Amino acid sequence: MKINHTEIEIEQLTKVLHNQNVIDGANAYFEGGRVYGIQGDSGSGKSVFFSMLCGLVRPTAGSIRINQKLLGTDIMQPDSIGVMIGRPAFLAEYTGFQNLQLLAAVRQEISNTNIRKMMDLVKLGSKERRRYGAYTSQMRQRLGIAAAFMEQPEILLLDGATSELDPGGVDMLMDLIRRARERDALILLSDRNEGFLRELSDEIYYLLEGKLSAGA
Ligand SMILES: Nc1ncnc2c1ncn2[C@@H]1O[C@H](COP(=O)(O)OP(=O)(O)OP(=O)(O)O)[C@@H](O)[C@H]1O
Repeated sequence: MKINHTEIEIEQLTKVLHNQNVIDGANAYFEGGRVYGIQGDSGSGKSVFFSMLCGLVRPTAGSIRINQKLLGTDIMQPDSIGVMIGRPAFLAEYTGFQNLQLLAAVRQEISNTNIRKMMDLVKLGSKERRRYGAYTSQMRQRLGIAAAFMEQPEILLLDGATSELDPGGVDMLMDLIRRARERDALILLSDRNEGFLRELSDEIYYLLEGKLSAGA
């Protein structure tokens, strides 16, 4: 699928929760074909920041423009996005494949063959008959990754995507991210695995006391 050059413009983005400026006047410009790493201590607001970018949480003030469209006004969520924030959640009684089929039915952009290819890429192809409820935590994480990447979205938000993965799984994820960057996807990462974050990121941003600043 050909995608246009994607851009996200953030101006004076602020989120107040319980009288605390979790995000405090953040400004940034992100574009397709690049990987951005967001670093910050636990509780610094990375998940809140990502949740605002995908339209799940409304900002208290400021704006997010995705391809010049104002999020929350012109569009309620980005048109083409793959997201991992927190633990994956799927239907326990369905197999991994059936869960992906359900998600794919929303946009009807990818075939069962492509879903199977994605299952193979994340090394779940041989477990096709196992229901999600019987998955290990690593398999759950791999299915979450498959769901985020399968439609080749323009934007990928991956918050803690390496958790539960073994080293082979981390390599697999790195490969998927690099391939997404090659097809001009815009990728935002936050991860406790600092090596992973530094190795992949073209630019690093830091979140400290609500302030977002560009790093080296
Ligand atoms: N729904 C909510 N209601 C109230 N406060 C919240 C809510 N979600 C997050 N917070 C608070 O916002 C702050 C930032 O939380 P957030 O989960 O974004 O941090 P994080 O950087 O993603 O942390 P971690 O690395 O541990 O995942 C924390 O003080 C948290 O308690």
